[in-house]
Amino acid sequence: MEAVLMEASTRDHQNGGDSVVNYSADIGHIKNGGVAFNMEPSNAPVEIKFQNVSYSVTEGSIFKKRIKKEILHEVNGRFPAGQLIAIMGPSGAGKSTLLNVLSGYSIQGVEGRVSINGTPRKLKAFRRLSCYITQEDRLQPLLTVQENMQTSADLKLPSNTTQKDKEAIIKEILTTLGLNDTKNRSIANTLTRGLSGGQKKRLSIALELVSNPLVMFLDEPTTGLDSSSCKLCLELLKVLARQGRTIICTIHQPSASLFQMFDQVYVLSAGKCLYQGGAQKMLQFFEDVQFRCPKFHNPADYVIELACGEHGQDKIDKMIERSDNGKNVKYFDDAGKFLETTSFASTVMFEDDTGNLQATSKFNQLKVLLKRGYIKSKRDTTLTYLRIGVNVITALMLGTLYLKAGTDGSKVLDNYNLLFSILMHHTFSTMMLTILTFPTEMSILIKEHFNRWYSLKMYFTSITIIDIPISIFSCFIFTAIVYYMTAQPYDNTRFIMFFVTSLLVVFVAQSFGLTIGAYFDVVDGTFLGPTLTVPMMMFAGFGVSLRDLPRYLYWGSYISYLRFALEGVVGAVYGLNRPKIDCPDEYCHYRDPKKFLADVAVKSDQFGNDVIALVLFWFILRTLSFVVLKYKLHSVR
Ligand SMILES: Nc1ncnc2c1ncn2[C@@H]1O[C@H](COP(=O)(O)OP(=O)(O)OP(=O)(O)O)[C@@H](O)[C@H]1O
Repeated sequence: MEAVLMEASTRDHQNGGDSVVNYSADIGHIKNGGVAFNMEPSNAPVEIKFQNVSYSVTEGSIFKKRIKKEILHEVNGRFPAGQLIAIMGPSGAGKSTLLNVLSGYSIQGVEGRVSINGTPRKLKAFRRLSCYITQEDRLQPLLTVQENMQTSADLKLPSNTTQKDKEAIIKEILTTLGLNDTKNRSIANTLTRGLSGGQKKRLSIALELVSNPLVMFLDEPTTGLDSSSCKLCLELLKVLARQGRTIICTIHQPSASLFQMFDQVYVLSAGKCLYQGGAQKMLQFFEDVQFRCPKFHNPADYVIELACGEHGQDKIDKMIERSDNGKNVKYFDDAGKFLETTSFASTVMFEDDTGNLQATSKFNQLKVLLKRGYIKSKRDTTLTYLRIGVNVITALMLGTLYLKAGTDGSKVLDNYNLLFSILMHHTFSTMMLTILTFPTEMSILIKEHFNRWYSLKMYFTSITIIDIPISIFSCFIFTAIVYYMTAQPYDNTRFIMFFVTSLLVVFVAQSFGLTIGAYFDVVDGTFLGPTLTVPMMMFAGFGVSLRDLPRYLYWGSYISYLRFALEGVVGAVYGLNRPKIDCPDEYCHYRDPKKFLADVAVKSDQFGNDVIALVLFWFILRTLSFVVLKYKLHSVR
């Protein structure tokens, strides 16, 4: 890495230390031993220009009047290629908002014009050339650095790239980013050391570098890093910029040494541009507006003080006026030059707005996601091992509590309670696990999906398929233990009916949890999941039998999947013309299963319908969770 950094600084020096870069030398190529990780060589650097860009959101709710709030107010700017650009400003100034608008992450509520090398930005084409690195590192924690990189290469490089080339590209990037020594380390390993904050940040960049983007957007890349990691991170970004990329990052308040590393800064205050131009030219700007930046004072600190209004609103207004809300290009290091250099490039690659966003076929996306899902399942202590453990322990506890209750005519009601407890176990354990774990996965999904790793359909198909074997295994173990410990009728048909019903409950509950987890955060989901399950328990016929349910509430039994599940398991145990049960006492009220079935209003010949109803619930909830997920991905933008 040092060699690369030195190479960059030498080049910088050759350029007189200013920001004019010889693009053609490097664009699209980081070479090592003849291996280039650019699959589609390009000599078209990207200049982003934006004019009169406003961004507004609508605030309020159904109970409150909805009002439009404007966050960016007709800002203008120009981000030339080959430069490391900082969007600065106090908290709440609109830095992330501007980054989101320019990257195409925010699409609703945006007004104004964004152009790429002089032509209006075509979003699909632009997204193919750019990437977005979020502030928090959304990495797959159970995978090693190498596995994360392999997944990225398998998804982001064209399918005809050989494994040998992929390995060379990965090695090249990891070496450049100083991550080669950590390649076999898990991101968050509790036993050995995971990755440090700086390493995670570099890995986030490495994952996106695989497709060699021409534009990189980074939201607060230095947040949470110590000063030397911050410096290393910015040095790396500068190298990438020098190779011809346009690197735009938001930064809160850089130290003087970090501030000097930026080629260009864009200062925002309350959604308006105070200054745009070279980092080195900011002092000249202060002189021009007759502000006195105290001697030995970091200009970055001073400009933030001004932007916060510490020196008065009149100074803010004066700066906005001077910068013409971003239109003034006087303070660019290469004010005249860059306008010519960026009118050069072929615009073809920026115009192709057709076709898929992803680099590989749907089949390949599914294959890679299944492989990644398999590795994760093998290592996941919560979703795999805890889940199996809980099923075994709960089954043993229920088995002990209701030992041999199935063949005891005096314990038919106890046995009925057991059947209901089994359904509750399947419902809550599966649903809650999904509600609690999916929001973490959701944040990774948002990032990877926006960066075009895969389509939502393929992601959804993969998580559906991956969960099936583990659901079958844990449900089978649970059913086998409980069924035989509690001495339910030893009959293959009944056992299969019992198992199939239980498994369908697992699938339905999981889809229900996914629908909630896809929309709500952990807190709301944890509250809503059980709360919405209670009415379904009520309408299942437990506690109040279906026969005694008031007529005006009977509709509820049709929307409760637990009603069909209870009918299924009760039918499996007491249906199929089961003969009278042995009675250890003088009198057993429910010795005759038919009498019991009549009293709980369960029809024993409905198994086929119960299965169809449960499959329908599964299908509907699964479809609903997909729709919610799609909506959520759209609504966050
Ligand atoms: N979806 C939204 N709904 C309502 N207000 C929003 C929304 N998004 C942003 N804002 C508001 O817009 C302003 C700018 O937000 P933004 O996140 O861009 O600021 P920032 O400069 O990046 O701040 P920070 O440095 O603290 O991250 C803030 O006041 C924020 O509350």
